[in-house]
Amino acid sequence: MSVHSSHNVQAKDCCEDASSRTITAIRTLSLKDYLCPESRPQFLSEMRDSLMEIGTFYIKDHGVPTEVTDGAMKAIQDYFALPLEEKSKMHIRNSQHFRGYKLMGEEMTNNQIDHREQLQFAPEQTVESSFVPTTSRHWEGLHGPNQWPLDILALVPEFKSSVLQFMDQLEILSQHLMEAVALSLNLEATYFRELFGSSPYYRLKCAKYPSVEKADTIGCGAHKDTGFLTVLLQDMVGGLQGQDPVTGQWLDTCPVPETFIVTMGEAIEKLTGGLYHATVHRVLNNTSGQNRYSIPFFFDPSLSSKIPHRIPALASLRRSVSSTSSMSMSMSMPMSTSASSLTSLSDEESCSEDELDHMMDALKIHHGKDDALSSQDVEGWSNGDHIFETVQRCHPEVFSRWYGREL
Ligand SMILES: O=C(O)CCC(=O)C(=O)O
Ligand SMILES: [Fe+2]
Repeated sequence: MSVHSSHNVQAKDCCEDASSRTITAIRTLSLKDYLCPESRPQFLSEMRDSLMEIGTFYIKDHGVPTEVTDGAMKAIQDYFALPLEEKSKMHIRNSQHFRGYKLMGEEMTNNQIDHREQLQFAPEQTVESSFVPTTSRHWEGLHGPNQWPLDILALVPEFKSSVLQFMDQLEILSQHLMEAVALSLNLEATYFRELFGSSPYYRLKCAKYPSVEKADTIGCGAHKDTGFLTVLLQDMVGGLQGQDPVTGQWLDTCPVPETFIVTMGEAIEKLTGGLYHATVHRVLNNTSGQNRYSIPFFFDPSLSSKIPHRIPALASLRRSVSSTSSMSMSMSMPMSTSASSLTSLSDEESCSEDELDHMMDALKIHHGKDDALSSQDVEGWSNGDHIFETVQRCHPEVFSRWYGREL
């Protein structure tokens, strides 16, 4: 038994005024609106509102071809329908790179056993790296091939190509979304691309939630995802819920055809000083009489990246806007040199003064007046270590087999 890598949550943590708002539904945004210069400001404004309110939205017109999403769903349904003996040929414990299958009951979230089977993939690297467990950094062991047992490929011929195509497409979509997240924060479009490096690290988790007779289990316990961005495909069964961080109310993230659900993880929450929420979410037990399938894609920087504790430009923005407004000057953009990168955004991309004020007010709620960056903030943390820590917590059996001292 192991613990789901995402962080468990005991209770909502909030310090905003709950009386002044209600979120009734999770918004739907269109990637087409982002890609069109005329509608981009409206898209960015709605994205910002969604991420400041709850941290989740649906994305439609996302550009991932229907045959690719259908193909991935069908491939994983066919895989999960195989006899246990076949599925176990790609058990996660076979893989030094933490890829493969986990049986029902092998994972828990928030102190409860999750009622699901799952199958994990990550970027395909056909050649084994020269990783040596005793001398290399642990995270270097995350690079490598996925498992593709020939017996399974014989039974599900489209399995490998469907999964690889889906991951390629979701990487493209995620790059667009991270670019939009940067612009919504009044940062350069390339901010995250530079931070992420040339080979972002992602994980694809395919999950099957079998239907249960009695509603006395949970599909997946309440948690926040630990990384940057999650893009999730779900079938039409339902059961996923996100929590309003202010009121604690659970909102159904109902299935909407031809959309993905986009959720921020804890890394974005930390980087933005709490301005954008990492959504607490859970999956209710499935009593629909049919299996539920979902495929979350966790998109993170390359393992060798160093991530600042907070986005330095956001702190500068806050300082410079505070000082301009306190001096009652009417300038459309801050003038400090540390925020100079902000001034090169085009009109469609930069925030209005109202929007900046709104962001600053929210930042003050989370962090008070102390916005000075420590040297640790700037130096940053190792993304590889962070990801390794979460996958190790999630799959201790893989760690002790491949990374223990006694090899
Ligand atoms: O299956 C779902 O809909 C959500 C799964 C999830 O949140 C996770 O695995 O982190
Ligand atoms: Fe999650």
